[in-house]
Amino acid sequence: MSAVHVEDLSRRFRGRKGQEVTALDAVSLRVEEGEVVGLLGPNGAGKTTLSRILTTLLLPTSGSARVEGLDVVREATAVRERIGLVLGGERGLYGRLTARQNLRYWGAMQGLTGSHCRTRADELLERLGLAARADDRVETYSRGMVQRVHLARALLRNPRVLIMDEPTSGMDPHAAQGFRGLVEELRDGGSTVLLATHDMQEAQLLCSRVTLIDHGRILREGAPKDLLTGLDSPRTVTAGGVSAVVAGAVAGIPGVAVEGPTPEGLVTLRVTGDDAVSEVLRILTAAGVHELSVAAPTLAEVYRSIIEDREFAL
Ligand SMILES: Nc1ncnc2c1ncn2[C@@H]1O[C@H](COP(=O)(O)OP(=O)(O)OP(=O)(O)O)[C@@H](O)[C@H]1O
Repeated sequence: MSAVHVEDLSRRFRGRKGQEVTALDAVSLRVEEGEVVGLLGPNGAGKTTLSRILTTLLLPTSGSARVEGLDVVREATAVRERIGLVLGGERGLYGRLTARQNLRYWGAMQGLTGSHCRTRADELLERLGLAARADDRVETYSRGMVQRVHLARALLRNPRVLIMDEPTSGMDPHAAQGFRGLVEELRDGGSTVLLATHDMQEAQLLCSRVTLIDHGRILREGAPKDLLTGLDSPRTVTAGGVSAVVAGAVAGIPGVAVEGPTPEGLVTLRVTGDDAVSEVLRILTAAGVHELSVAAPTLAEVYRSIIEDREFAL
């Protein structure tokens, strides 16, 4: 049994002008127990809609979704006990309450009672490094601290599955790194995580598999490294000490886009295809250029090329 099993799930909305908007279009995916899977897509791709359906906040139009084998529509109460939603940004917390008050409030809303609720809130404040500021209002917290309160809220009932919707959006890089460390700890402790993000680097760092989604449809899925090798995305060649004549010669090779040379002779080339890479390296080395590096495409580049291909296909 998969921790999350989504099959042919669709959700349509009525748009402002009465037109139909398809937020999810026959989406199927599985997340196995203990996996961290990334749901990657640009704004409006359908990530939040899927997160809301899985956490029983929204009904699907058709198809099914199960969490730990339980149907999110027919067994919604049992699903809620097993799943935690980690939101990003300002949604879902009371800024005028302290972290401790927020957690006790949300604990009570989730059915935790009396002393159990208080003890659980205290444990989480300690575990997530919030104890020293637990009695300050959340509105005085940094973005990274707010995010830890979000995570604490999601962990109140010790759920086995966590859905994270853009959890690091708006964080500075240091805070985002700290938050990712917490996700790694959860993963190492056996939690299952579906992480909706548009941050490719984050997905590459945390996820064993990623699913690319756009316009409500799954475009591709696989391990980040397989997505990187499965496509003919451009590689980046940087070279120093390149004359304008040599830069002009490599620019003439099909599949090569050139930036530069800068006044210092630095060029950056985006090269698509193995043959083009070999030809570029041959010309540059023959011209005596030795300051050379070739970088594989990043997940961000792969993602961009998939999304662009799709735009052209539409
Ligand atoms: N309540 C709603 N009423 C009408 N349309 C909606 C509603 N909720 C979402 N949509 C539309 O469904 C599509 C998918 O939205 P969704 O919020 O799931 O995307 P997302 O991938 O989470 O994007 P973002 O990163 O911007 O939150 C968008 O076109 C959006 O405008």
